[in-house]
Amino acid sequence: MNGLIEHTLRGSWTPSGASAAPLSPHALRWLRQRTGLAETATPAVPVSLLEVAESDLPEAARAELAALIGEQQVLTDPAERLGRAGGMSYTDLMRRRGGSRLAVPDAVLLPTDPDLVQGVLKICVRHDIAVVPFGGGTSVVGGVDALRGGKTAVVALDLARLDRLVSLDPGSRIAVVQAGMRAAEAESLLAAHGFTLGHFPQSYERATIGGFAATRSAGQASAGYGRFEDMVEGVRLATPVGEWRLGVSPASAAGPDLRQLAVGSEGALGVITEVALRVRPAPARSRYEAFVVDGWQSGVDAVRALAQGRALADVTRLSDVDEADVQLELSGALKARSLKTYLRGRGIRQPCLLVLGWDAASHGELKQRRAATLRALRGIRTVRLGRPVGEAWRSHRFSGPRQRDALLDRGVCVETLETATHWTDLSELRSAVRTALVRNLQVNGKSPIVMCHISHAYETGASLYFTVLAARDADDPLGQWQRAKMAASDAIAGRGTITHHHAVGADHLPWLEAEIGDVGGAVLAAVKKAVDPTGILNPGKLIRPAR
Ligand SMILES: Cc1cc2nc3c(=O)[nH]c(=O)nc-3n(C[C@H](O)[C@H](O)[C@H](O)COP(=O)(O)OP(=O)(O)OC[C@H]3O[C@@H](n4cnc5c(N)ncnc54)[C@H](O)[C@@H]3O)c2cc1C
Repeated sequence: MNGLIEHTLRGSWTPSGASAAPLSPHALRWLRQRTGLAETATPAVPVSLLEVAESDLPEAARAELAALIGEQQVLTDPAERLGRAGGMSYTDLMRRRGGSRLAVPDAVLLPTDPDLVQGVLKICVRHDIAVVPFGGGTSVVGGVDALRGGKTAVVALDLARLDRLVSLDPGSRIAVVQAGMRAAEAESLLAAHGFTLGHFPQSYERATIGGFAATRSAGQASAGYGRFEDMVEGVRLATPVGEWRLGVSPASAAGPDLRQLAVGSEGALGVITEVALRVRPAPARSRYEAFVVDGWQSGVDAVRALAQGRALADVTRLSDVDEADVQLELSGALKARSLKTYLRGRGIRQPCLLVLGWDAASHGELKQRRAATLRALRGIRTVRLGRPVGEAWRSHRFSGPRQRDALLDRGVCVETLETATHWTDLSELRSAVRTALVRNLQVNGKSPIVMCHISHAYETGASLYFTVLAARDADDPLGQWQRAKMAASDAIAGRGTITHHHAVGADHLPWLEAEIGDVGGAVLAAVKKAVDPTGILNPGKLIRPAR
């Protein structure tokens, strides 16, 4: 059982907020000097001080919903509704810090089984109520914004109570899991049976299996275990026109793979209630190591060599010089200084960090795989930092969101965006996005820090993941980021994907057709019409309203 997440505390990643990963005095000084950050504290606003309009849920609908799923599973009090108002992007968090009004759902529904989800949709169709499927609420693209889309009211359909392991077939290596189960919970249940899913996004502690499927998520070990869509054997979906079950065999030639319509459907085509997952034996051994390469292009060449030589480690992550620098400076002045001196001594001018992590069934397999990776890197000059740095990366790999809380409290504009493109265009696209971000995030003539890493690599190309740290524009914090995001998205459109793994949501919708074409947009709209004729499901996300 998940135990419900305390959504009422969603101004920060954990209830302890900024104190979960406080910034050291050195890190703060360094940030001020680099970005022009002012010496202000901007702590989170208690939810009790945020304004919430009365619920518009019609009483007749509320009574029917309560009769179906239980009085306790229909929540209309402001704290619960606020807790499901939006996701976890910088914009969402700033709104929760009083930056502007939040779109708050009129009620939160917590059905406890898939048939009840189907029943909820029926009632919502009848009363013309918009339904926003809500998993862990970690969307960073406006995927769970409570948009009403012209309907009478809008409810957050929180899947937290669909949290069971339905079945496990060790012979076929398939686990059927209810959609609301959180990743960490799924991993520990699977581990008890000797299996792993191998899906470790940075949002691992909060995000859910249904959310991963709905967004085509990619975890940090995607090079070894694949993206989430590779892990989906089947899905069970509640739609306004009836239940839809997909995936009866490992592969099929029965027309297009309709499972892939459910995967990535972002709550706009149905509510995923169960996912049949392809699981793997839990690794008996694993090893993480770090290397330094000199300069971004050299790092790109290294990762490409690994991808094209089929020698990728399960975790393969290249940080550019800015990201490597920030990681060092935030971890302490002494460490930063001595490592930089050491690397200079080894002739490294532009240190970029390459973290490699392998999982294996035995010591022998681990040795073999590591040797294959290192062989493929032979033509590239690397300096080995060894296991302590690699293992330190692994042990802090979920701490980014905690650090973000501390940065937000100190007045930093901190946000991420991502894309992917082919190897030949990768460095040019990185420069274009960097330029757009730097230009649009300057405050008082001081440039932001724009960092980039590759964490998902393929034979034909790789992802680019940007993180920015800028002094917050106190007069227009939301506008500051929105302008930068728009400029970066314009730079990406037509040259790479608008999103490699964060999904489309509301935020990327204006750029979707540049990627999938008008015909693609029309196909999505037609599928929506077929499964959701009155358009109650997650309005304003993924699919444009009919024009
Ligand atoms: C700090 C941080 C780090 C992140 N790191 C990563 C990362 O490494 N990799 C990555 O891929 N993403 C990452 N994300 C983005 C986010 O975690 C993913 O998109 C994740 O898949 C969302 O899961 P969730 O359960 O929180 O879904 P939610 O945020 O609740 O929902 C996301 C979308 O899916 C829909 N949805 C949710 N559940 C269902 C369901 N059962 N049926 C139908 N639709 C549903 C929602 O309506 C919404 O459109 C990160 C986000 C944050 C805040």
